[in-house]
Amino acid sequence: MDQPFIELIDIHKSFSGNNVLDGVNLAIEKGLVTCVIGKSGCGKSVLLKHIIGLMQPDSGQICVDGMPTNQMDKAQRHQFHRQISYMFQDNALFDFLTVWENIALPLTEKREMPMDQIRQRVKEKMQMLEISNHENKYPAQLSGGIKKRVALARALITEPDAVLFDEPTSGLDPVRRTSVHAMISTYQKEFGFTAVIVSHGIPEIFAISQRVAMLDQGKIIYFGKSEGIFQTDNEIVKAFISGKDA
Ligand SMILES: Nc1ncnc2c1ncn2[C@@H]1O[C@H](COP(=O)(O)OP(=O)(O)OP(=O)(O)O)[C@@H](O)[C@H]1O
Repeated sequence: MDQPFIELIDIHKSFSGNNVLDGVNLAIEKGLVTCVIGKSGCGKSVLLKHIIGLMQPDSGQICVDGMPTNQMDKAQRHQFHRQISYMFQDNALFDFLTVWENIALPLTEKREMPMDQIRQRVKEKMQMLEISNHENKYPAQLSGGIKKRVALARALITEPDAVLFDEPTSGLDPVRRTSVHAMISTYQKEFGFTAVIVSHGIPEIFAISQRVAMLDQGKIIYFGKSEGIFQTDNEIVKAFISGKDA
């Protein structure tokens, strides 16, 4: 394997004696889609929050292109976090902002890009995701599926190298789930960003992922090509993916 883009090495994290991550090792390869599966409450969101820097490990290291984040200076860390976007489980759209304002927010809050360029980028992303006719609406006026597209447009607006998705299809019916997966897959191929997707959508998530990692009892107990997971001998993984122990 080439140098991973993001590597988690022996990550430990506990909350008041609850060992959520208990020696996690995981290599995220550039340009691929890696999905993270595991039982509810096993620590998948905590793992994503470590990658994006919203949480710090008790011990262990996170490396980006081989460089440990705890050895980066402020500017390097800032640069790394600018390369990554995060799409939250609940979309995290601001109710008091319009669709346009929500999508533009990561650019307008930094005040680094001229307004006409921001307008152009937002227009492109809205066209791409077919939400242009919703630009002046507020989140409360949108269906669940459109909200997901707005959240995806916002995650893509900075044209990031990596996008982390925390259950991007939660709360959607099976038809909309498939369409959000297809949308992520289409844009991932088009832009080539590295994707990490936490999902309960088994087995459909495997169709858009090249790698699968399963977290259990604080450790990655399976990591490999998604097509290989059905051949695993690991009884915990087998029971989980067959829905016997979800
Ligand atoms: N900030 C926090 N403080 C204390 N405990 C936390 C915190 N964040 C997460 N936890 C605990 O860590 C554990 C893992 O939570 P996490 O949200 O990562 O699970 P998950 O695998 O994403 O679950 P789900 O699939 O249900 O979304 C839970 O027991 C949760 O209560």
